[in-house]
Amino acid sequence: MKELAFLNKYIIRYGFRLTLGIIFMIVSNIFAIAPAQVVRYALDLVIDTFKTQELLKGTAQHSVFIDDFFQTVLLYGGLIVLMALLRGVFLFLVRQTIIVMSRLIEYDLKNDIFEHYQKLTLSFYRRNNTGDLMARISEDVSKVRMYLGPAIMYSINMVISFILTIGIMLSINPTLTFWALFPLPLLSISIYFVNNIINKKSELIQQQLSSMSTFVQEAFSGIRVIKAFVREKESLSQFDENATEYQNRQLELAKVNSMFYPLMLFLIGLSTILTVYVGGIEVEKGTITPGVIAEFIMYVTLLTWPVTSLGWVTSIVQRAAASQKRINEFLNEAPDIVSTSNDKINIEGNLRFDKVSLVYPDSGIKALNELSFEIESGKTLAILGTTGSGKSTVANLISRLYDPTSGQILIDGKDLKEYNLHDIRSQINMAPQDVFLFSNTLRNNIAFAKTDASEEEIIQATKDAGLYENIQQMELGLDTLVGERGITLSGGQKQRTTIARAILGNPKVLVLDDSLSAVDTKTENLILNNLQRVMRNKTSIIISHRVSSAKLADKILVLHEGKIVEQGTHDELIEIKGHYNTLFDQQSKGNE
Ligand SMILES: Nc1ncnc2c1ncn2[C@@H]1O[C@H](COP(=O)(O)OP(=O)(O)OP(=O)(O)O)[C@@H](O)[C@H]1O
Repeated sequence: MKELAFLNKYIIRYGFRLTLGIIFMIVSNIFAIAPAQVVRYALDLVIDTFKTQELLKGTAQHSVFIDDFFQTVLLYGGLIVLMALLRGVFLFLVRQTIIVMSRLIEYDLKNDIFEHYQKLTLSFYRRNNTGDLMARISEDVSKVRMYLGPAIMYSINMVISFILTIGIMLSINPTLTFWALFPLPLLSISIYFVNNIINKKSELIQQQLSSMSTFVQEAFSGIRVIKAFVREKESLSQFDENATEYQNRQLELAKVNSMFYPLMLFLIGLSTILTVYVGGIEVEKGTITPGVIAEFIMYVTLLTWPVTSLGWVTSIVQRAAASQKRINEFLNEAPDIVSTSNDKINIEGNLRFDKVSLVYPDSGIKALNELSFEIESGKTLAILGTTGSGKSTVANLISRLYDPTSGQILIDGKDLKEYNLHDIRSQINMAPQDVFLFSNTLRNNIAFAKTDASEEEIIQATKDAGLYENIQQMELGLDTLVGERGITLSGGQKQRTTIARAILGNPKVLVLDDSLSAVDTKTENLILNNLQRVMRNKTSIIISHRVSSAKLADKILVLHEGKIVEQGTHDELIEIKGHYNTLFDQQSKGNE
């Protein structure tokens, strides 16, 4: 339960709405209870009138008496209708205050969680899967909202209606009150248990639904593989299995639900029977009038929902506490990469790695081992190496997506950690190896690096990235929608879009992580030549498997198992006849 205390700050933020809601709730309860007393007066009046009119029959006063009676009954009827209307108005206001409060808190909470998620480092995202992250920000927040809205609203309603209704009932007749309320705790307890069963079954349904969604999502995004390997039938039968399981779980829930209402009606019926029976005895004794029985039946009906809600609210609160615990787990997770400074500094782009090692925290793999190199502003560094040699790791470290386990990365002679994180990242742009495009237009994907970029700037970036001609052939040009993760583009087009995006940001340091692997050598040369112009006086780092991408660089590093095994210019490396030379020979032959 202490987990829910986290939400108090939000409740305090909207305290005014809550207070108003409580006041509206009290008023609406008064309008709900008062008609019962009017019914008692009306019913007693009917019984008295019936007796008196028998005596007056045949006399002149009889018709006057009957007219008076009808007028009074009409007045009572009007009063009941008026009070019901007023009750409705105040119930509307209760929902407008308390339920709206819960929606506002839900909105704030989702924003806070999302903001926090974005601060967390990549290792957090590797440890937790997307489904889990999504579930906490959507389903768990929804469960918490049930506590903030309905649960708080019905709890307040329960307390107010218990105090008012039971207070009046006791003041009229304690014995009848005891018997009328006798079955109600039973109702509360049974609803608590039934509700728990319903919740468990609903959770199983939810799990099945999410496994179905995952399956469907994967089937759609992998549709090319499914079609190519003619696996449509297997895919359908797997879906059918999933759907059958989902159906069975839904049917089980329907069974429990169908027991729920009869049980409720039985216990309410029992209360009514007891009220009539004990009430009858009391009337006979002369302690109450017959109108009181009708009044008490109305009170029992009024108390039914608060009593039912007691069980329901208890299980909502339990579920909300469990959900809030899961939310808090992530909210308490502190980002390990943070800014230590707020200063905004324009960097030159001189970069130095000083005995940098990195052990990935989640896999324990030592990706870099005391790596040292230097590159001056305005120069191009190429990094080549076997797969898994640590090339992308260098890129991740330069963008400060990870911090080195030991050693230092210096930019213009100052430790990378001493810069403001957002400021330094905005001056270092990377085209990552795993290309990611948003399901948006090409224009918006490119302008992601600079949202206020002009049309000319975007077009220039596409020209520099060798993408312009492709775009011109598209019917909608820059307004072409690229589909989910850029599915409608070719591999090379996707890569060049990410290069255009990185260039548009006008970075001081540009890192292209294997971004030229899917383009032909002619386009590769065009892009490399353009980069020399665009990146004049700035630093370029080109990570590649291809010698052709590296040969123009001012300095080439060859990595193997996280260490530099060769470094120098193209000519120097050819000269020493090592790995680079072998690679050059192999790739030249391949091209021939
Ligand atoms: N985020 C990560 N978490 C844990 N281990 C990682 C992570 N990224 C890479 N590794 C591991 O670190 C090592 C270096 O990987 P890296 O991606 O830097 O190699 P690479 O040279 O870029 O390889 P490739 O040429 O195949 O892209 C590999 O053994 C890899 O398994």
